[in-house]
Amino acid sequence: MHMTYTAAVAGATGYAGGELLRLLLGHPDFQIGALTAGTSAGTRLGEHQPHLAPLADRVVADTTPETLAGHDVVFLALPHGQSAAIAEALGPDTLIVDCGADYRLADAGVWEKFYGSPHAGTWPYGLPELPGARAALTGAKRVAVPGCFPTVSTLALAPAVGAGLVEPDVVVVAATGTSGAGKSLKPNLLGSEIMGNVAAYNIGGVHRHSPEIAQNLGAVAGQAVTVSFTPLLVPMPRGILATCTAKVKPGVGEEQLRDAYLKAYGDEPFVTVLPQGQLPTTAAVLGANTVQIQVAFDEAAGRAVVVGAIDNLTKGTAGGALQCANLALGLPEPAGLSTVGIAP
Ligand SMILES: NC(=O)C1=CN([C@@H]2O[C@H](COP(=O)(O)OP(=O)(O)OC[C@H]3O[C@@H](n4cnc5c(N)ncnc54)[C@H](OP(=O)(O)O)[C@@H]3O)[C@@H](O)[C@H]2O)C=CC1
Ligand SMILES: CC(=O)N[C@@H](CCC(=O)OP(=O)(O)O)C(=O)O
Repeated sequence: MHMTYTAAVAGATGYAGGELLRLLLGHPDFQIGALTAGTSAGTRLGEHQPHLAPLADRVVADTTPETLAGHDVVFLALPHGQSAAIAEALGPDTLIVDCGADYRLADAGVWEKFYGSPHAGTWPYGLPELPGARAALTGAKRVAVPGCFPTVSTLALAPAVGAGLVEPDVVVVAATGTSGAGKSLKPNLLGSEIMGNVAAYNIGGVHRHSPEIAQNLGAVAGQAVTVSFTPLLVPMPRGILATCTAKVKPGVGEEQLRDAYLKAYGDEPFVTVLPQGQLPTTAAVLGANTVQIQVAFDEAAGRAVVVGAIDNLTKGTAGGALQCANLALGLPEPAGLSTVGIAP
């Protein structure tokens, strides 16, 4: 008999919630239950997510344990800091997949330094492509979905770092579309500020995703990895293009690097190491749960150069969340997830 799971989405009016719902509408094993938000409660979802026609007339509820109770899966797409109270109230038997940051970091001191609030705890980290992650996610009842920059940066660097081909000291410069910042209006995201402009932000190692990337790569390397991360804001709604580099160890060249990537990702449904000469683009992964990767060796600089592209809302948030929910529930990992982008 075909089993259908009920899924609630908290933060249904936001960007991450909207992408979750788009994907859930195409998933064969989920029925969409409660849709909740904050100040939008009481309004129709169609006012906030005009692209989700089948749900247009659904009324958004308040985000409370009562409205979220009784579902098999609760996806949280809320601002940071709200997950703990909900998780406690829902109890241990509900699968909770948190798109926010609350449970991503293992080190409470690092959390407090970067987020300025008490550490809620640590849940299984939702990046199935990392060594050992699938086992931890299979049957899990709690999942911390990675940040969007950490998803692409970690996957771009993990094979080189994990195989010990590069020094444990990496540089990531990543351009992101504006939807990464969420729907709320911010001065640097006003149309006239963002159009026709590219700007760096959070420079100097202060971005909250720096320690998350370092945590992931440190686990892969089995030693501390230093990460210098600089984000750039570019005038497009979605997508991240990350350029990641690290000095190679003596004797390492293009062939070894490429082999490590093909070995790590050859069987991965959602990570594509592109043929030589082809470069990742954000357009090619738009709406897809795909990470595109290209790796090269800069001989003069002695550095591995890895370029990765994702859609921040798909593999970078909602697609990654659904991939983990599939694993947690014992469904086929790729169910409801596409590798087909939208181009041009
Ligand atoms: N955008 C991205 O690329 C990524 C986002 N994430 C994470 O996903 C989460 C959601 O982000 P995003 O969708 O971008 O944010 P948005 O600002 O677009 O949406 C936030 C959602 O949360 C709701 N909300 C806000 N405050 C409250 C509250 N006090 N109580 C209940 N609901 C509330 C909003 O409802 P209302 O309409 O009522 O305001 C809205 O539905 C964040 O934790 C973010 O860090 C993770 C990775 C990438
Ligand atoms: C453009 C933009 O502002 N992007 C966000 C991406 C963060 C994100 O969405 O991830 P979290 O879940 O960790 O908040 C930023 O740089 O903070």
